[in-house]
Amino acid sequence: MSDDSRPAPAAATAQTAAGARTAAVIPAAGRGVRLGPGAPKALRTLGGTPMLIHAIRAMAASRAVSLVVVVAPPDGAGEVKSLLDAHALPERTDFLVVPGGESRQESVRLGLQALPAEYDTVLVHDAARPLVPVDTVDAVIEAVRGGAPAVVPALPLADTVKEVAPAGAPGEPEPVVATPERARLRAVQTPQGFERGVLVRAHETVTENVTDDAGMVEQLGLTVVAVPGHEEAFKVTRPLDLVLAEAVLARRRLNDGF
Ligand SMILES: Nc1ccn([C@@H]2O[C@H](COP(=O)(O)OP(=O)(O)OP(=O)(O)O)[C@@H](O)[C@H]2O)c(=O)n1
Ligand SMILES: C[C@](O)(CO)[C@H](O)COP(=O)(O)O
Repeated sequence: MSDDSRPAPAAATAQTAAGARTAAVIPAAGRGVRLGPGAPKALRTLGGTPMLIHAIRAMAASRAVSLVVVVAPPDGAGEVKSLLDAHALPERTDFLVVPGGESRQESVRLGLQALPAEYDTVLVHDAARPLVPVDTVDAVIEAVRGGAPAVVPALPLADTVKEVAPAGAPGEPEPVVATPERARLRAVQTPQGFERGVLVRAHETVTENVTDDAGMVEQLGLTVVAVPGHEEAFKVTRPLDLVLAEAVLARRRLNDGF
């Protein structure tokens, strides 16, 4: 049975509060340099299906998400639209495709600009995190609906982290300058969830490059809260991540009887 003849993912538990509408913006315009040569990362396949389609299905699996905005590679919006047409996606979800920019930050901003006015809660989710479970998506949405302006899914770290100073010369060892207390550190994932107005303000205000959207909200002086992330929400960044993602997907298919 081909992947695309399977039904859309099971319905999620988050209930849509009266009048509240949630959209997910998926930045998918990156090249995937760290993954190695090939097609743009979001278009590379996992279990025979483009990573982007997995990520879209993961967002649309939440019953609270009624719109997904895909931010395509700058010259690839047509290809992404064709991809969406060619794959089974939930009918209750609307989709928009817009061209992205030079950085993740710019791509997210372009996605936000395309959002219709009625959406008051926004998720931002990397196309490169194709396997995030729906319970994680719903936990983020519920925390935003519960009053948090910005929410990140996050996990404790397994490794001890060191802060280093630059090496004296290329190839020389880097001096370690600090060991932050590991119990207080978290590895942050996506989807990150926001009150729409807060995220828009962050993108209008912060000009330097920041690696995640919640970091921009922190710069506004607003509180960001963390909810439990999930180990299967890892980001496909390097070749080994792709091996792990294929293994997770194969195990899911075995468990689901496909
Ligand atoms: N100009 C960019 C750069 C990144 N992204 C998206 O941001 C997410 C997280 O970025 P990352 O994993 O770093 O992807 P790449 O930038 O593609 O990876 P690399 O740095 O290895 O090239 C990905 O879904 C990626 O497509 C984007 O929309 N626009
Ligand atoms: C947003 C993010 O996935 C949170 O961990 C991460 O910061 C993206 O970083 P990247 O270097 O652009 O992959």
